[in-house]
Amino acid sequence: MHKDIEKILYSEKDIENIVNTIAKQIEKDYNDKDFIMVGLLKGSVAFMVDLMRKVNLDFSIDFIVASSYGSGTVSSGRVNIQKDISQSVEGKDILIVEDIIDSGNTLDFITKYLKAKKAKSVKLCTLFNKPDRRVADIHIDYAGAVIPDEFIVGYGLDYDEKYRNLPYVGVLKPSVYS
Ligand SMILES: O=P(O)(O)OC[C@H]1O[C@H](OP(=O)(O)OP(=O)(O)O)[C@H](O)[C@@H]1O
Ligand code: HPA
Repeated sequence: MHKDIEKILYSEKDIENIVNTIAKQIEKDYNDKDFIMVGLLKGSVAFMVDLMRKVNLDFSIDFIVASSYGSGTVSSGRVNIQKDISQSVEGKDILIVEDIIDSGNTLDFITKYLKAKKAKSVKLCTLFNKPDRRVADIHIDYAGAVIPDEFIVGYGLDYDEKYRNLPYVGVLKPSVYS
């Protein structure tokens, strides 16, 4: 275990099981659809790579790079798109893939943004859901695990751009923040 991690919440195996369950649901719902799976980077990098390989359908992938956290653990409420999707979404079914929904500000902004670009449908898939901190009123279509009000890192999730490469998800020791 990494020296800065206090406890592991989800092991590699736990995450694999969640990804498999979500992939099956997506296969069922998108069976007859020509859709784009859009990963919100950077946090969704690990989840997107694992999920897309488990969904046995024909679809294209794309990415949006967005951020709202800077170096802290509280949403700034301002979402910056640093890299936009590389294709037109007009008339397309979009499945957004996210690592975590916390305040909901990021997904609220991105969903409205894609709908304004005339996407046919926009659904949300997240590995982790932290409902205790929700500010924006958003509907989640596929959610992996509900987590308590703790700041988590690993499997793509960062604190100050670190720990994204950990294969598990855990919480940091309090000393890391001071
Ligand atoms: O529901 P919210 O409060 O908006 O939080 C969720 C967002 O915060 C994180 O991204 P961040 O802005 O840290 O950028 P990152 O993806 O590069 O880590 C995470 O990856 C989500 O995109
Ligand atoms: O708990 C979290 N961890 C990492 N990034 C995040 N962005 C929103 N919530 C979190």
